Amino acid sequence: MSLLEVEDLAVHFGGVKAVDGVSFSVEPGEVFAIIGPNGAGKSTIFNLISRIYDPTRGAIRFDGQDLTVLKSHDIATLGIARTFQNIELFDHSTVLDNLLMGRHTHRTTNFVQDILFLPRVRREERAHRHKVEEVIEFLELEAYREKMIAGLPYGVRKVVEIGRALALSPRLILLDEPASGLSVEETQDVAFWIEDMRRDMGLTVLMVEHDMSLVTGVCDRVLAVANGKPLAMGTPAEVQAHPDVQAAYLGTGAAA
Ligand SMILES: Nc1ncnc2c1ncn2[C@@H]1O[C@H](COP(=O)(O)OP(=O)(O)OP(=O)(O)O)[C@@H](O)[C@H]1O
Repeated sequence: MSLLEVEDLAVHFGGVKAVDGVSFSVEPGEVFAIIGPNGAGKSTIFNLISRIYDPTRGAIRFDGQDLTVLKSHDIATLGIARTFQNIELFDHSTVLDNLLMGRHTHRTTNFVQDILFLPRVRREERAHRHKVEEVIEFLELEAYREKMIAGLPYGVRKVVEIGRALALSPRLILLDEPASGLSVEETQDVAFWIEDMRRDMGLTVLMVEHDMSLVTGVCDRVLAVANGKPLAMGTPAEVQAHPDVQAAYLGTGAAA
């Protein structure tokens, strides 16, 4: 069974058909990308999956479960984590604290237990810190552990955002333009981490990305969209060579 199934998904904002009849499925362990020109509806698809928007029509299933009846915080509990195009971190907290906040859906203790710092709270706290330390090591963030987000270079903040999503121990990670604003070397690191997420963590990855070197390098399959509608789906090479995709990008050069 596919891990994520999206069927005839649509959302209309007044007269704007931001997403209009999009279907795709993502298999367990797959790295899948959605590409398309600016305004194509890519981030809106992410916002529909993470339940920020209600679809006008269509189905979204994760591991067979209907997501459209759930609230946005239930999505994280089910094992779906995401990053945002405009990094959303707590600027005046440290890297460590931001990653620990990523663990919030796994907290089982209540406020009173926390105040009393009962043995169960201490045990749980140790487990959360252990997971976060794993993420810090995985993303090579050791040097930044105690640094405030606000003072960090853009590239490092982007990595911390991936870390916060990984700290949730998800099964599916949604990466919204992980390479945007990064140097060639930083993009190369992101490619290695995506490979490792799949291989070492058994993660399934769905990403929106403009950088075709990253898409071609790490993705098994790609869906191209334009004006909210699906254009082509297949391997990165098949999709890039598709005449409708080339026409949609004409003038932008982005998929060439
Ligand atoms: N909340 C909203 N209300 C009204 N229109 C919206 C809303 N969200 C998105 N749209 C519109 O839907 C269309 C798709 O936007 P979306 O941000 O999904 O595109 P995108 O493919 O992610 O673009 P980019 O690559 O520039 O990030 C755009 O025309 C946008 O203006």
